[in-house]
Amino acid sequence: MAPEMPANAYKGTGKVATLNMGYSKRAYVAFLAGNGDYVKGVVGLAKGLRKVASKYPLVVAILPDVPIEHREILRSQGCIVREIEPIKPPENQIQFAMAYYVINYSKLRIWSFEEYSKMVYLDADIQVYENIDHLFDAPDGYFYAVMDCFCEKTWSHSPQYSIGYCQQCPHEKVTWPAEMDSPPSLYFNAGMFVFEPSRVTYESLLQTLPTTPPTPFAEQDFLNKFFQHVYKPIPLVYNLVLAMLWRHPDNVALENVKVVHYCAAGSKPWRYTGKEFNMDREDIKMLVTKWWDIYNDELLDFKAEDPIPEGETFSRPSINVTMLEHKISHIPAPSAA
Ligand SMILES: O=c1ccn([C@@H]2O[C@H](COP(=O)(O)OP(=O)(O)O)[C@@H](O)[C@H]2O)c(=O)[nH]1
Ligand SMILES: OC[C@H]1O[C@H](O[C@@H]2[C@@H](O)[C@H](O)[C@@H](O)[C@H](O)[C@@H]2O)[C@H](O)[C@@H](O)[C@H]1O
Ligand SMILES: [Mn+2]
Repeated sequence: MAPEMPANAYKGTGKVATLNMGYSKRAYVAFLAGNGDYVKGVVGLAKGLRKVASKYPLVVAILPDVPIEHREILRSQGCIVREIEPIKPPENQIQFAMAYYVINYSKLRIWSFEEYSKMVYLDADIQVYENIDHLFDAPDGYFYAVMDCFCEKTWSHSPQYSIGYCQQCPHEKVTWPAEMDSPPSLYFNAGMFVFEPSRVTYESLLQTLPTTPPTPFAEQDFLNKFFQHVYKPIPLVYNLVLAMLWRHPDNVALENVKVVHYCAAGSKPWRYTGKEFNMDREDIKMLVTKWWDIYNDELLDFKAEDPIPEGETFSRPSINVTMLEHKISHIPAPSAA
């Protein structure tokens, strides 16, 4: 049975059924696993949200394998650090599009953060260049995310890739052939989404997972199936999947983009060499430089006078980003990617 949002998770009022504890807190939430360099992505994200004067804190859901040094660095940047238990996909022989995607099912734990009424999930390889706090005001009862693109080689396993169909241009390149039934439902990129934590939804996700055969895009495929009837596409300015720049340039007005997702191969700014395919493009070089400008800007570091994010009290260690360079250089290669 395809996984799907249970009907009772959203009551008639469009409100999500939660064990309401009288909170209506909002927060951004990121996910961090392993002892490698993705922590730089989360630090960059925390500083980027500060630069655009977001009024909500950044919660970071971390797996137990994130070292204490990284946890302290995140706390010193004003993040609310919350350890979660890993979630493993069902036993399977599947070849994930990227081997490390196996850890991404653990993202599902964020639905248990029910002291928050609304959250915006952001991958660690995302940067926010304009304030997007207004997304929290989107009507309850839906799952908001940006539509993905099927044109990269990572999609070569899919029927849409084999016929050259992409939802980003449903009537241009190739229209969906009648003999192949209906085209796939609209499919979102799970690097950024607006959602409502809820005990009912969380338990349904965890109950459905073991009976859902894993597929190449791991939790992203699972979430697309689960939320397919409450998914609402939002404009790509909220999650520019970099491949759009060369796959669907007509769909992209870079000057309007608010959120950039560095998911194309070779585009992670903290690992950028410029050697991979398309990584020598001027727009890619500009976006990587923009990411580093924020990451290296000490004026954007969390300071004592900054308001303490809701939800956690902690001592402010003196660690800052420059110490991260030192710390990372002594840490063995990442465990996950
Ligand atoms: O070693 C790793 C690999 C991945 N991630 C987390 O898993 C997310 C998804 O991985 P990635 O963004 O690399 O996937 P992509 O968007 O490139 O497909 C990352 O953004 C991180 O939040 C992590 O914490 N450590
Ligand atoms: O675990 C599956 C991942 O799937 C997604 O990334 C993919 C997807 O966007 C493809 O369409 C692209 O071709 C590819 O480059 C990119 O890596 C999410 O960004 C990530 O957060 C995570 O859910
Ligand atoms: Mn990503």
